[in-house]
Amino acid sequence: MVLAKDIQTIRPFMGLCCSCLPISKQTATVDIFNQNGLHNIFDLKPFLRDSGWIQRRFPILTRTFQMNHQHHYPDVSIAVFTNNRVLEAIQKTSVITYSRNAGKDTRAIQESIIKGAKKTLIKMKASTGAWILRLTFWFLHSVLSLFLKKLIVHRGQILMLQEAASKKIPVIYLPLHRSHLDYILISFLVYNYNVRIPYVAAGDNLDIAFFNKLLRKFGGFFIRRRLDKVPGEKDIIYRTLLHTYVEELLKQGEALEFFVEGGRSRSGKSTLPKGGLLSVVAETCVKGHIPDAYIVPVSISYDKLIDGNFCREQMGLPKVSESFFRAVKAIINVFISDYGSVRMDFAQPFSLKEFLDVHKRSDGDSTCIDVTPDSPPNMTSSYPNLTSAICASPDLDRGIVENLGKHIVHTATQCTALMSTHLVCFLLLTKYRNGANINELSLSMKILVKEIREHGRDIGFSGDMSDAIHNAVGLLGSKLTSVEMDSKNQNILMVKPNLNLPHVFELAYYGNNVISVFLMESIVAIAIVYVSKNPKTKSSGEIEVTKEEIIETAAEICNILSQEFIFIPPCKNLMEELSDILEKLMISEILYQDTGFGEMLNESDRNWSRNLSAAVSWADEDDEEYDFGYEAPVPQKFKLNLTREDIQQKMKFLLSVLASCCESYLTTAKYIDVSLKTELAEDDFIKHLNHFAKSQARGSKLEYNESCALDSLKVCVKSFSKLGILESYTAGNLRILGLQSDFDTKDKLFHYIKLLEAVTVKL
Ligand SMILES: O=P(O)(O)OC[C@H](O)CO
Repeated sequence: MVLAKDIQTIRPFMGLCCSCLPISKQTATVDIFNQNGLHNIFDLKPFLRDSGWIQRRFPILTRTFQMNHQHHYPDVSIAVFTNNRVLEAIQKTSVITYSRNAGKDTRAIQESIIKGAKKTLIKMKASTGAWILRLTFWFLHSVLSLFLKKLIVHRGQILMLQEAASKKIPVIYLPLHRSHLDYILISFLVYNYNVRIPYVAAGDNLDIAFFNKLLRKFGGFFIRRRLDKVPGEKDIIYRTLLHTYVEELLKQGEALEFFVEGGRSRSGKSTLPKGGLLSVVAETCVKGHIPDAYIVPVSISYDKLIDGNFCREQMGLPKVSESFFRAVKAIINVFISDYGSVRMDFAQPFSLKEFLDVHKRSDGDSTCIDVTPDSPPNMTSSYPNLTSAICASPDLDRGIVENLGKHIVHTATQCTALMSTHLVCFLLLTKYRNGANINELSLSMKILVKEIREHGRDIGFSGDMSDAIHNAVGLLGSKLTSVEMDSKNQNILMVKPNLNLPHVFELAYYGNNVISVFLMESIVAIAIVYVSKNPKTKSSGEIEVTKEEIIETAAEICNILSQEFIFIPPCKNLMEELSDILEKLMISEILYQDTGFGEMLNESDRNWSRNLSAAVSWADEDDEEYDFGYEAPVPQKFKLNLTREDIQQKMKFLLSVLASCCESYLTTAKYIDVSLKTELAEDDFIKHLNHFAKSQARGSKLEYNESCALDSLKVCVKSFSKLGILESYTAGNLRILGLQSDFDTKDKLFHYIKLLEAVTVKL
């Protein structure tokens, strides 16, 4: 491990297993840390060293034929169709259909149901084979290398992946979903390293001419965005087919890939996981159909999104559906634009069995998954929450699957490499909203990179900072940033962000990737400012506070934002983590003890007081009789130290990390207070809220225009429901929303408003 520590100072090794999985963690050997270099997949020179002239003229073709894939990809249709669960579902559906069409021929009904089920399976399943894979690999290599500069992976991570894939158990790839390109990149990459490609669950919105064939040949199978065709009526056959198809693939030892977050992130932040297919995988393991599976969280970082931006949707306009012509148009567009590089990070594979064992022991109060056929349909999400939908094992805890999902998303988020566009947008939105000259920006970027690495996170670019900034600004384009001469110094370039709607949403999309690095510190910083603010003068740092007050407030903020972020892996204790963060912040003297002499404790004072408290500590005394006179220690009081410029800057920075996010919550809270008088459809309420927030932005009444993004506001509404401010219920196909009728709802709302305002306070 000494080696790993040395390397840590150069390039952090991201994605190692959590300490809750000690057996899986052991598989990271020194060899893996030795393989620290990055590899660009498009760089074929290493493979062509011993090749002849003709082979070097056609490098991609040569590489394609060098591959020696011996993997066989089975067709599991017959196993699915003869599975008892599927036969029972057909029988059950026939009975229901017959009871609705009394008098009709039973046999004819059953035959038509069987025919329909076969058609559904054919439409769903992937169809791949050795030769077609080779051809698809050649095609993708040729096309991807035309519009991407580099596709970078970490050799150590690939080594861990190859090791896991060599075992005879399924590998489950779980990437964060950022782009439609995610679907093929993982298969393309693992094929490149001679690893079995996964079967990939794709939404049926991508089942469009030509592209569906390409996806199927590369292991894609299509699942409905909504499991049931008729809302409120469970399509038993479809659910059973999907469940059994996945189960049979796993039984055959096939690799699987799906997106635990559901759709692509619209904000650049990770979203909370859906149980869905994860519960099927977990159940297959719990039931003993497979001995184990390797879980591999994956993160793909794009310099620039290939699918365009989500500005239209963030403005409240409906999503334009995918179609063949739109896809062709997008591809033509791709060839005339620059998309920079892509970095892929694979976290250390961990054993599903180990996770289930460890968490079964520690998670006593989990409840069983509801598999009753009458459980209400999930109306708010366009993604099926399959935990209750297709999983049928009472042996499986809902809590464990939820924890597994959160663990995966947290790990994948923490192993996301940050690209130059992410850092530039983050700095422009947090520190330089009025613009910055290249020198300032380069310096800030250098400091930011150092901090990111100190937090154990890697960056996805190299070289000089000002080159990286030029590259990022070029990729972002003139709609997002403007470059002009600095009015004070005509020799220096100034970069300014476009903060107008809707472009600011795209800037925020890239910038939001950085939030996860500073998230916990930012929460604690907000708590410090809130508790140390004098309500009369409203200025910060005047009140003496205790560590306990800060931690409790920080925990409350985490609760408010619990639908927004996964703060810690579910195996960790939030209070302990917050307290560690506070201790770290205190090392940089953000808080001080007012000695009454207007001085802060210096290092020797602190050592002295530490020694003194250790000397008088009764904790080590053997004699229990002393405990009779024991009095709980009086909590120490601290003040926020804003006299030092560097501390002020640090606090400002930490507050700015979550400022736009908190403004979304603030706007929502104020709108609920003013406008929610009667019950109304949730969709309508969100539409009105988005309209209100946009008008506030246009009237320059918002500090952060990006806070009015539709996606952010939707999460806020969800959060206020969870917090007990709003209540919602389903009526027919509609989700109805209203204010909770409790007597203290308004008081709670005002309390949240005050708390959220802490981030906008002037230091
Ligand atoms: O982000 P969405 O909602 O367009 O869905 C993306 C999924 O990849 C569709 O399968």
